[in-house]
Amino acid sequence: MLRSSFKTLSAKAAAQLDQELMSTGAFSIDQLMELAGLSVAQAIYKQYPPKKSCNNTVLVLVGPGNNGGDGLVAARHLKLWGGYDPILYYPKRTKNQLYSNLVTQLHDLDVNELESVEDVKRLVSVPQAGVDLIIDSLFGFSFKPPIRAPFDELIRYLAENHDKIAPIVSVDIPSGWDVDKGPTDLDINATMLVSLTAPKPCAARFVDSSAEKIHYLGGRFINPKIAKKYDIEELVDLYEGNELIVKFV
Ligand SMILES: NC(=O)C1=CN([C@@H]2O[C@H](COP(=O)(O)OP(=O)(O)OC[C@H]3O[C@@H](n4cnc5c(N)ncnc54)[C@H](O)[C@@H]3O)[C@@H](O)[C@H]2O)[C@@H](O)CC1
Ligand SMILES: [K+]
Repeated sequence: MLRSSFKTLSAKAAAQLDQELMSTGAFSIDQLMELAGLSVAQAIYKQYPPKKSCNNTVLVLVGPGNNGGDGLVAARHLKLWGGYDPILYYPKRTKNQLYSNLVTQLHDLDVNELESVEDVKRLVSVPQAGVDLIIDSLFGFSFKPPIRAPFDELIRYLAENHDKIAPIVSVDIPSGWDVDKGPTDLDINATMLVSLTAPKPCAARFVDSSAEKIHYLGGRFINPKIAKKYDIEELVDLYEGNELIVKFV
């Protein structure tokens, strides 16, 4: 599949598909999130395998919705597989059993949390010893710009310091971008994007912005009927064998 020619799902279609999976499709959100987060962790392992020369500290920026949940799941798998040392920044907790369960699972694995955006700034700015990779699981297909507090300061910091900090892997959408239109004036400059189910229109802007951008597809849970209905059969067909991810090259 050519890296810049792929089917996309608009923000509206992605939300509709998500609802359909969880209503007539009879999936639970826990199931979908587990598969989505697992594919994010697999894409990270494939692209950034743990190195012997560093701690492989992965800062996981967790947003208030399901995109944040994907990041929590990915953090658990990376920690369980060994080699990575995830640390969370989760400033706006969703009061819901699903999220508190995901956090408990991470605490049981001794995954620590940062308390404030100042802590984030301090950690990411330490050369070598700080953070080796950042997972941006702040916002996904339900984000509508402009960005509001408390995330505005964080996104602005990432945008203004992208050349000094570790590579950013964005889950589904580069946070701060308009899902359908692409970059806004606050661009965190992600290096890698893991699109879930199908790339959103902004993914085309992402890969077109530089030949260096890395793009994966994950979230392998779409049955042929739904794929046909949403005209994404060619994406579903890209997965090989038992793979949960595909890299666009
Ligand atoms: N079908 C799929 O592909 C699946 C997608 N999942 C994930 O779910 C995501 C979508 O999750 P949600 O619909 O919960 O939404 P998001 O996680 O995209 O974000 C919604 C949250 O962001 C807040 N928000 C929106 N605009 C904001 C702004 N301008 N400033 C500050 N806060 C803002 C909202 O108040 C809400 O709390 C996807 O992108 C994907 O990562 C998976 O978890 C499950 C299956
Ligand atoms: K994101």
